[in-house]
Amino acid sequence: MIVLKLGGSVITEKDRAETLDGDALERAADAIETALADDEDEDERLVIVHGGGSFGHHNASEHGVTTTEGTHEAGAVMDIHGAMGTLNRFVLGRLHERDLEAVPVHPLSTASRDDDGDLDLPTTQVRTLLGEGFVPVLHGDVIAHAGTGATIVSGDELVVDLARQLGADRIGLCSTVPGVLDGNDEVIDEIVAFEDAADVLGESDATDVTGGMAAKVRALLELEAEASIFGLEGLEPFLAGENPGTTIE
Ligand SMILES: Nc1ncnc2c1ncn2[C@@H]1O[C@H](COP(=O)(O)OP(=O)(O)OP(=O)(O)O)[C@@H](O)[C@H]1O
Ligand SMILES: C=C(C)CCOP(=O)(O)O
Repeated sequence: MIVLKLGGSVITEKDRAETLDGDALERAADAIETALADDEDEDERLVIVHGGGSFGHHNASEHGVTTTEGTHEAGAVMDIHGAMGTLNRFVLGRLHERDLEAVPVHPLSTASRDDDGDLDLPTTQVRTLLGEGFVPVLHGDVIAHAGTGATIVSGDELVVDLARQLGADRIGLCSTVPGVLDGNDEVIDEIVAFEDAADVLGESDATDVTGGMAAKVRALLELEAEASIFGLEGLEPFLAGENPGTTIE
């Protein structure tokens, strides 16, 4: 089973509000189509999660909503969730054009945080969809948060939680960079401890309320299974079983 995140930074123009990177999304959809077409036994199970990029982070930032700072305004929730829903329809549309049986799972309707901020993400529907041959497509979203109103859940958090609950064999984060970069902009092949890369790990260059690369690495290190962070050129190799970019273990 594979859990794959399509980073918002790769499928959107992250610096321009609500702007899709249509070419990048087409390339990602092509790679996914190829991988599933090569799966002759049709037994590969794939869950896709996408991030926000310029759909969601800008809205969240305007309303002052982060993973810990919440809102009690329905208008803010609708605005952030609406932007993510728009991007989700673009992603689904590109997958449907390739005859992939992709269906949305919206975290706002299923997930929540307790008053410690811990995520509760029900997965029965994801498991059932997978068992029936669908490709569930989740996305970073705004969700109920006990005592805080509603806060952001990042696609990265969803990936980590899904991977743990579903026992994923492979976890891939496709982003706008070819991997985690060192001080000379070279890809770091392997990270086994946060300290290995702490000096070079930063936030996102663009508007991002969920923590950029540092948060990604920290979250992936908590997983038992190994995970890969790679760019668009790494997506097809990753889906074919290779380890492009940076491996986090
Ligand atoms: N050492 C590093 N190596 C690579 N990227 C880094 C590093 N430090 C900070 N970054 C930033 O992290 C960004 C990737 O994180 P970001 O959260 O924007 O990606 P994403 O998950 O693809 O997008 P989104 O969060 O919108 O879904 C890069 O574009 C870069 O700006
Ligand atoms: C609603 C938002 C901002 C989604 C955030 O998801 P991410 O891009 O994976 O961090």
